[in-house]
Amino acid sequence: MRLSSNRHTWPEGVGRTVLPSVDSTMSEAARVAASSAFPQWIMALSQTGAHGRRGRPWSMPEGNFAATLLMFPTEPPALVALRSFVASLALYDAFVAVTGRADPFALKWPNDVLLNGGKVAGILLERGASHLAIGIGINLVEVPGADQVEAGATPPVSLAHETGALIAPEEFLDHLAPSFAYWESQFTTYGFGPVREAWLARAARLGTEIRARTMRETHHGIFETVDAFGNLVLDTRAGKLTIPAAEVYF
Ligand SMILES: O=C(O)CCCC[C@@H]1SC[C@@H]2NC(=O)N[C@@H]21
Repeated sequence: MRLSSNRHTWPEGVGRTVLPSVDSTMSEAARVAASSAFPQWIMALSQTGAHGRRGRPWSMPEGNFAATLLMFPTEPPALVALRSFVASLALYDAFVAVTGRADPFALKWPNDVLLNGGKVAGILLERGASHLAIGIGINLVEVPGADQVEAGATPPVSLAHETGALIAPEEFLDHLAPSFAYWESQFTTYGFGPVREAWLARAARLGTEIRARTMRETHHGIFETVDAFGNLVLDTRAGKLTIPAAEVYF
């Protein structure tokens, strides 16, 4: 089995739209989904009302990457949610292809990509009645201002600043879409197993002490693994904890 994708051809049957400006590519995906049933990447060069996870605003300085993959998966909801791992691996491979380096990149549970320990990309999954929207924001050239970053959050970094790589968003999408198609085919053919293994091989802070903040409490423990359902498994003083959703702090 290949462990990473290196193809560079746009996936067959997947559409591509590049908008000069939009409120949010997530909102655009929801609008498009009402009258369409085929997968497509919706990219915007500027967003006026972008949002991140937990409804947080997502700032998008010019030159950064913003796109949403609109797709129509048919699996049960719990499996659909595992697409965040597919997207993380696709991002990782695209970064490696663009920079020629794997060592500075790592994946942070549940769905961020780190570069030299800082957050370079975030992923947001939203589901509609029949569609899944996978939103991806990447700090290609700029980072959000300090006032936009939550206290204690992983500090944002940009690809350009950390690696010197300068790439236009449209060109990055030409790497990302084939990478996503590769990991998507692994997922739909073999299930979560190979995706989980590949994700764990690239995981940040595996085996080390981390903090996971859920809606109700904060848990401290050793990041033991991600289970077969995508949950974070923490080894705490009180025993093993399986956490489906949380913010992780290092
Ligand atoms: O880390 C996060 O909180 C996820 C950030 C996701 C941001 C992207 S940018 C493209 C798409 N459009 C949005 O409004 N949000 C996502």
